[in-house]
Amino acid sequence: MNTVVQKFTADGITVVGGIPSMTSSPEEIADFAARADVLTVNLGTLDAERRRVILRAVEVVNAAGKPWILDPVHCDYSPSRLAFAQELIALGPTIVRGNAAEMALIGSTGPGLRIQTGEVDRIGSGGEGVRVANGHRWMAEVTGTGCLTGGVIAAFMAVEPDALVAAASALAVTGVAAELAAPLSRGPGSFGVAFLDALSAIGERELLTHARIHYDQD
Ligand SMILES: Nc1ncnc2c1ncn2[C@@H]1O[C@H](COP(=O)(O)OP(=O)(O)OP(=O)(O)O)[C@@H](O)[C@H]1O
Ligand SMILES: Cc1ncsc1CCO
Ligand SMILES: [Mg+2]
Repeated sequence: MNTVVQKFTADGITVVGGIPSMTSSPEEIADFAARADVLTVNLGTLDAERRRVILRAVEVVNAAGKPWILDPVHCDYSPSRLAFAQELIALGPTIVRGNAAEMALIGSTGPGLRIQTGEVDRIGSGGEGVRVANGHRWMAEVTGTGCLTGGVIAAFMAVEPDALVAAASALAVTGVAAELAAPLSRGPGSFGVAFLDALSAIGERELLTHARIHYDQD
């Protein structure tokens, strides 16, 4: 996990019922990865030690056959980071999630499920996929909503083996929470707080009335 939005992302995972750990120490990563139900690899504040720790964590979860998600944060700003993201994609992430600029450079995600978030979230590539049209523009004005969304997708992957179902559900839940939070907020600052409140309180009724999930087929 990057060092910028650890608290916000951890809170997002916690309020949907997960137990987050932002561990990145070489001494501990193998034990934490072995215990986890799912791994999130976020490249936001990459350094030499994090690269080594990430590769070890991926090795552990791959050997155990557990799912993992890659967030190639800001790979569009650094050829070295983009190359590392591609190296990780070759190791078979279950999901790769990024914004439009990042995913344009990532290109193919191999067998891994591709997710491009934005005003409309696009899950999958080619003719078949799912679009989630929920969300609010203030999500783009709060740093780390993408990282948090990746964390919530990971939490859902821990209990739903179908990555597409887990991702579409998580994106609908975060998007609807944002829509419920925005009218209670004065701007991006109070929105960040109201968003966590709404994410913790959201239930079946709100989802059934607000979710905008579209399934596209060739
Ligand atoms: N204009 C928008 N309208 C509605 N929802 C949006 C909008 N922009 C982003 N979102 C939502 O915000 C979340 C983050 O998506 P975004 O693509 O902005 O991630 P990101 O750029 O990786 O963010 P960060 O790097 O700050 O974590 C997603 O859940 C997405 O659906
Ligand atoms: C701003 C920033 N820098 C590294 S990670 C991060 C959080 C949003 O991706
Ligand atoms: Mg991001």
